[in-house]
Amino acid sequence: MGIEIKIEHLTKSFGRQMIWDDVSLTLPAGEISVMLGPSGTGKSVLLKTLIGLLKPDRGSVIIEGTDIAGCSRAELFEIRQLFGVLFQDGAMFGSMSLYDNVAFPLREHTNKGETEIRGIVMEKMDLVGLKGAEMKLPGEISGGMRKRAGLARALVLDPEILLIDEPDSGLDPVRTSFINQLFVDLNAQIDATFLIVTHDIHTARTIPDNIGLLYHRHLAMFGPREMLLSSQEPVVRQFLNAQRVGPIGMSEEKDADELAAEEGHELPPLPPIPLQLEPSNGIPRRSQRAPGEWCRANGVVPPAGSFTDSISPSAIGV
Ligand SMILES: Nc1ncnc2c1ncn2[C@@H]1O[C@H](COP(=O)(O)OP(=O)(O)OP(=O)(O)O)[C@@H](O)[C@H]1O
Repeated sequence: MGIEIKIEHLTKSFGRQMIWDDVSLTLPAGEISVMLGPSGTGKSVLLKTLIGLLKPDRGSVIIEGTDIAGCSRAELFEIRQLFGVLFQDGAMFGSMSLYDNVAFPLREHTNKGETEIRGIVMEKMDLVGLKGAEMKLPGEISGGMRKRAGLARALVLDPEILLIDEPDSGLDPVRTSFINQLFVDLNAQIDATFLIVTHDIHTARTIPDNIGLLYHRHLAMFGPREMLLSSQEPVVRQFLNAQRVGPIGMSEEKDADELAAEEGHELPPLPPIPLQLEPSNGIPRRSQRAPGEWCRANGVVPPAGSFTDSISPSAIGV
């Protein structure tokens, strides 16, 4: 049931530009984790490092006992078979039909015959709601459909780990809700370990088991959803509640004058923690915990009104 990814002391820079330093976290097997952070904090760089497309300066990424950061090319090739990746734009080949795009990894990485490939492609296209659109070209469909086609392609090799980069970029709120429900349903069905990079606060508050926040060249916090949604840590609190008051400014960090101007400003109370999105068939996720379980176990009083009902995005000001 999914595979754990253990990230230890990971550091990455490009020339003299430090992206992040000493990042350590464990993505629990079979759970959904979301990574947040202001633009340019290196979320996509992290995804690329996890799959071995970028090499860190220091640190390790341990998957099933192998360190991605230091393994041989042959080992990396093996480990990559465990991954499915959904890039921001779906990364479709423009001149190929959706069918051929989705079939591509099977034709490249397996010896399966066309009959078997057809069965798998049709099953995955059905799973993402694209049955009937097989012969369309990527340019003929909407952004949401392209993302779903990218997801079908990411699924054909039955990944144990799914890395998803900004699935909601360019999608309207309704399409975003549909794709989020699809992730939760898929997670329940295939038990893979999911890491989703997003800017969408509503997604981050309702989908994951765990949330991480990259800020100012380090990992500010990573842990269970309830831990971050009840956190009073200024950066976490500001980002997860989409507030202007706090250390994060327009150009990442506020300067001393901006912070001084905020002194004495009372912070609004933390909004209620919403219920987690459940699989649409009503069967709980394998990693599902009772609402409020983390808060109770850790003696944290959740914000008033938490876990009563699904909270609408407007209730948290997004
Ligand atoms: N191959 C590369 N060579 C040099 N610099 C790079 C490379 N890839 C990324 N960067 C730099 O790393 C920084 C982080 O980029 P990244 O795309 O990971 O940010 P992000 O947090 O995903 O941003 P956004 O939320 O806007 O998508 C940026 O300053 C970017 O220019």
